[in-house]
Amino acid sequence: MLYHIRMDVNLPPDLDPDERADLLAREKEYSQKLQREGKWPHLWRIAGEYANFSVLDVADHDELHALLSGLPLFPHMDIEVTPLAAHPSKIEG
Ligand SMILES: O=C(O)CC1=CCC(=O)O1
Repeated sequence: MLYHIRMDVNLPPDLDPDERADLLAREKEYSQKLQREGKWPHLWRIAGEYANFSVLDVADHDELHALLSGLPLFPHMDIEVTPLAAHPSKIEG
């Protein structure tokens, strides 16, 4: 199943710089593992915002929830999920 996700990152301004760097490094490692596994086929920066649009390809809502709640930045993000269904006008390819 495909899901369109918007993630807005809200890191505390007073976060310790080492803690911030560690969080971001772990987030990158986590998301790149899922990208390599084909579960995170799109990851786009929203221009001008500390936010991204992503498309995740997972089995069901439960896997989606597990994946999202495992994000190192999860406690610092607002996440909006839109489930995607097939469009009848879409051509193959
Ligand atoms: O910077 C972001 O948009 C948050 C994020 C999600 C996956 C990743 O590597 O960073």
